[in-house]
Amino acid sequence: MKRKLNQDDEPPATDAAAVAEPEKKKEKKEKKEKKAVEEEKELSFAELGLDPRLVQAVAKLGFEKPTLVQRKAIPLALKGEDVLCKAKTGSGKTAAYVLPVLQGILGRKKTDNTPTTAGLILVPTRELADQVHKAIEEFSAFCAKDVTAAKLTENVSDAVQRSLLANVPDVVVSTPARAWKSVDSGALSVANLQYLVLDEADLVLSYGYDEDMENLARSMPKGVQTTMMSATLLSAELDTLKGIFCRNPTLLDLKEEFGEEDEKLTQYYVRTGEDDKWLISYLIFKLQLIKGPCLIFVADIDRSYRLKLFFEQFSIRSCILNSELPVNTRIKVIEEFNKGIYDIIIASDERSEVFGDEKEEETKEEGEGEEKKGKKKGGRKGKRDEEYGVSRGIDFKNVAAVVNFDLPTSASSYTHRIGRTARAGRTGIAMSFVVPKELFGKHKPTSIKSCEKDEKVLAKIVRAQGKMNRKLEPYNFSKEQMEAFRYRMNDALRAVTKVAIREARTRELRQELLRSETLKRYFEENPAELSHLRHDGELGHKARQQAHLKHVPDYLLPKEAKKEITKGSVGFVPFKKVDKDKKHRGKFGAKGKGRSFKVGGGRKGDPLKTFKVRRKK
Ligand SMILES: Nc1ncnc2c1ncn2[C@@H]1O[C@H](COP(=O)(O)OP(=O)(O)OP(=O)(O)O)[C@@H](O)[C@H]1O
Repeated sequence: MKRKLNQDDEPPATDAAAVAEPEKKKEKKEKKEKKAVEEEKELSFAELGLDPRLVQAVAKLGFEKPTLVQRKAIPLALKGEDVLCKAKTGSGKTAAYVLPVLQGILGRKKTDNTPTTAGLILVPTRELADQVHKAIEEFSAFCAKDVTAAKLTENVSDAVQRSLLANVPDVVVSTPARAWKSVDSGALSVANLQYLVLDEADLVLSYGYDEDMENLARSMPKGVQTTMMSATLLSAELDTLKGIFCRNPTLLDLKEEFGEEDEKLTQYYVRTGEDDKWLISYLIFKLQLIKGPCLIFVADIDRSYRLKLFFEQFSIRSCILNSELPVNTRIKVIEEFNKGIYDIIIASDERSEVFGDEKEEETKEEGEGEEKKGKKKGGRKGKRDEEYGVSRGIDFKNVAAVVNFDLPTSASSYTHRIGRTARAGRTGIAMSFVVPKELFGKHKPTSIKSCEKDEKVLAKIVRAQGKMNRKLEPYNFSKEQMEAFRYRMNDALRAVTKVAIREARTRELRQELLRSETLKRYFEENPAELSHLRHDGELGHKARQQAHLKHVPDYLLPKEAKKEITKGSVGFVPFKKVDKDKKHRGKFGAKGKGRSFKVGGGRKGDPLKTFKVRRKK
């Protein structure tokens, strides 16, 4: 009995040891895992197993180390696995899928030089096709004779496209519709395809390309290695895509790693009346409270012209991007913005316009599981470009801020819009105007239907961002200080009439026609038409120009802002603290240069603060 008792007494010691042992093991395992993660973070492009020529090319582009998605996706793709990857916007997905495709082609060419199209990259928009094609050229700069690429989305005739394909490019970049058209006509052969990539995979489906995709899938040989990328893949879309293309894909959901670089993106929302949006925008851009390249999103094309003309009243320069403009113009606008020629792009993100309500998408985001109905081509509005998209995939360089002048109608659209800033580890801000329910419809001239549910959409956005460890903070402008500028805003708004907007819209299109290479010959043969087009609308109704609005009189400037402007550090928005020396320099040392897109800085000189910015606790 005693012995038994002793035995009973002893167990605590044994228990403690038994508990300590797995604890230790767990600790050891965690340490090991942490070490592996740290080591993985230090991997170089060469260590991922890439061809030296590709490593040389990324080095030339200034990529020092692979990003998370590149570290994870490239080795899997090189092993020949299908990959389904969800990673945040601006995280470097393009290189993650292009480099393995190029590597595969280089590998094959060592033993087999038969001309064949081995890689097909499908993207939802022409702008994106252009960008991906450029990326391929850059990544293959040191093996250009071994890799040829063609894009099929240019505004060129079928004949030109046929001749492009007759050269049997190694890689083809295309929208699904164009790709299928070329396969169907026999111009493109996918019989020997080895690599298929779907970029912005969910959008590829929701743009109504599913039929084209199914057709393409049927024409391809079995066993094509498939990579799918997006920042917002939803489960139903994943299932559809898996069903169409993948054998047994490895799912890389890199969302848990969100937050690693997220403090670099600061998100604000401003509750504002419909007319105050215009007032605040005028203040922000005239006083250059946000400095650096900026993207402003509005709900529709008319509104983008309205805002542009409104800004012109104050001599604030901006340019327009929308689906109505010819694709070459759109590409030019993006290029010029990236070169620093424009600082403000006003984009109308017309996905909802083109396809109707985004409600289905919203429902799915809420996890209610409603199947998305296929949006067939017949359902699209004809006039505009179906292969257009601003908020998706386009790599606008160094965007300091994204302003949602009109809130998008879905949380996923918000994610993609704000993904145009704070890319590749840079800083950026997103500022969104939200019209509270009680203020909706209160200022008829500036009211717009899409903002009726702003508050509901905001709640969804907050939830969706929360899942990515991100948060939006409220930002309030001082009413009192804004009032001094109100009459100027009203003056400007009055000058921008509906007729002036229509005139601006047609003027822009007319200019494009005049510049059109395709019509050059026609105009040479019909000079009278050219003259008509040139002078048509010359006496039209341009927005009335009001000289007194071009400058902000001294007496209107708040003391601090006045100081900022005279200092030559105009309107810097130092939302974050940095040391004093860096205060007026761009992150990349752009002292004195116009494009200091650093948006971090000390609070002290914050001109927004001088407008008595109040952040709710
Ligand atoms: N390893 C790297 N080091 C430095 N910069 C990089 C690296 N990889 C990509 N970049 C740069 O980061 C930017 C964003 O890359 P990319 O366009 O591929 O992002 P993305 O994930 O496809 O974004 P989106 O979801 O918006 O399409 C580009 O300017 C690219 O040149």
